[in-house]
Amino acid sequence: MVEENAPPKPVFGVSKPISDAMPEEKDVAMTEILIQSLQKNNAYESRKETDLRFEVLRNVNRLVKEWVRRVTSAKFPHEDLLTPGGKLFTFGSYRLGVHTSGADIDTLAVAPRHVERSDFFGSFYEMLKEDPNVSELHAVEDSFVPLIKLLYSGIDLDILFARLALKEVPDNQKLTDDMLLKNLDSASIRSLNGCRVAEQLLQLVPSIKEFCTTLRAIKLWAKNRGIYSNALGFFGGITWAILVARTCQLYPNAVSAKLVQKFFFIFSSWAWPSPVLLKDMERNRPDIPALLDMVWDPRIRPSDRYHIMPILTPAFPEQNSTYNVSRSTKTILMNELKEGFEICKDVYEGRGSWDALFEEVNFFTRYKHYICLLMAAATEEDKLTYTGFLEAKIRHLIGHLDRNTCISLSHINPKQYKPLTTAKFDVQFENPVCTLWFIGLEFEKTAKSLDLTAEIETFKALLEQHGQTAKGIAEAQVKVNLQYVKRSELCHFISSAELRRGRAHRKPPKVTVTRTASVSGSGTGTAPPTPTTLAAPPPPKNGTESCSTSSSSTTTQEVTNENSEGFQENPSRKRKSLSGHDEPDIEMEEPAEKKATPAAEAEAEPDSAAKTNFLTPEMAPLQV
Ligand SMILES: Nc1ncnc2c1ncn2[C@@H]1O[C@H](COP(=O)(O)OP(=O)(O)OP(=O)(O)O)[C@@H](O)[C@H]1O
Ligand SMILES: [Mg+2]
Ligand SMILES: [Mg+2]
Repeated sequence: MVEENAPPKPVFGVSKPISDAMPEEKDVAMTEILIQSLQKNNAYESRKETDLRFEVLRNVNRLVKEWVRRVTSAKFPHEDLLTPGGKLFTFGSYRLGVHTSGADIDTLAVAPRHVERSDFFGSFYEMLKEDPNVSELHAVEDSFVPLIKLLYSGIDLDILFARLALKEVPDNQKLTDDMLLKNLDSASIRSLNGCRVAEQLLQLVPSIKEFCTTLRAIKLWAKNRGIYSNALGFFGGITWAILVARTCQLYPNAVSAKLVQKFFFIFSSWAWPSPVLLKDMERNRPDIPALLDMVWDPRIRPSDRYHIMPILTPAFPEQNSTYNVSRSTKTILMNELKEGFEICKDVYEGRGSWDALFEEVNFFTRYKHYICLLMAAATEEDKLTYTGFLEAKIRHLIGHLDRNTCISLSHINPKQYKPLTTAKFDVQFENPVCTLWFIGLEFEKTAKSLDLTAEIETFKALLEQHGQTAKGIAEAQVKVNLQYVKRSELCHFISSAELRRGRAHRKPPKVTVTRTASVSGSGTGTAPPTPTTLAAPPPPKNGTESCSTSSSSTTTQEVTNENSEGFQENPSRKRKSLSGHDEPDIEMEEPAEKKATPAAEAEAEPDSAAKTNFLTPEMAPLQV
């Protein structure tokens, strides 16, 4: 009798798992405690909010169908197109089941071929405008992925649009087939991408339940560390999701507590710029050659070689989700990942709790020097129109600051603040609607004084230039104002409650990222900085120092480096890192699997060139 063979276990990802060990009792118990900590930290929404979201989606789906029906009968009054359909899909954190209270719902309105994008921004927009449940409605027509943003019954909603090359879009329409992309306009392809990526992600993880809990934990941690924003050069929701999915693939049987720990282990030692992939990239697509141009490929597209932490979306055409990452944001991300790993080690060894991982870190304890960016809009509507535009440009300012050789780090805080007063800014409107951002600055030890006028003026010129061509931006009455502020003067700008939130930052061992060879001079127009020998004072316990009563910031952006940055550095003992480069000595876990199994080799260089056979020496991106 032939013995029936058990079906082979599916392999998730581009390499074998590092460990397929089943969870131990301790891991299960730690996961329970992790979930309790997530609940305590409001990582889950209430039942009431879940029901409201459901209702909102039902209503908007109905609106989409009604709109498609109206457009159809207007365009074909005599034809018997009875079922043009139309459907609302969800994607992003809502689709993955990891959204928190207050998060947006990302949706995609899919219509048949006779419904144009101009109808979406025309008649559909008008329908929304007339709906009494809709507020804060605004179209973002000119962005890379055009969309309509609104609140529906108070729920934040993004609606994208895709026009399929089909006569009808029935209720059971799927978006997974690559051939659907053929003959579509590029905005529709980009808009479909979010849904296709979400579907793929859920297919590519061994356990959706463990993936979701782990991702919730990582997102909460990232938000409270101020490193959650794609637009500002950190990672957005999709990037964190891909990284967590990769961890799940490498430990397919692990439960969430273990996965959180492994997440930090893997990505704090990743051999960047090797790309993170969830599946093999499709190399030969003769059927849709035009789309191959959209696939991330540093061999073909020189600009892809500048991506310093490539993390690729898993649906064709695969794209890098982190093209905004800069030298500064990479340093900040890596420092946080390393600190996260240390905290997880403490939690697992009984020296700390999960709450320590999720604790908010007070941004204003990180630096002594700041640039304060004020956006003053004449009306709420101008503010809504301009905020996204401005936020997408801030990374250019960070880029200019990064290129200044006197600045070792420029750190944009993703959080937006309401200013206490606008007296210190040249605002020009009566009752302006104001938003503040802060950029923390760390200077090179050798820097003595520097003038940031050039960087600030270049940034303002860029806003001016790009604002002229972006729809709705030129008409918006908005004033942008930047100035240098010392930590001791922050109290003049934001409330003391904001200044005291969270715990004080603990300075990590220094990680340096080498500058690219192509970076040009700083353009600051000052003499080369001379060394300073001032000793660093200890960090404040919590919040910031007491507020200085001296006259506040200058308008010339003249900065003096009293002592580079307020904190004592740890002695940086060097050792060889897993990626073969010299890196500061942080204690790395020696995984049990590493000693015993051949799969452990994979851990030494996760997703490395050898394994994925993707980055050969000839095509390796420029080392940065
Ligand atoms: N840089 C990007 N590259 C590729 N896709 C992106 C990028 N930014 C956003 N997206 C797509 O848009 C979706 C929604 O983005 P969004 O910023 O709302 O994040 P999210 O994953 O929904 O998390 P959040 O809970 O913060 O809303 C992402 O899940 C992704 O599919
Ligand atoms: Mg979202
Ligand atoms: Mg969104």
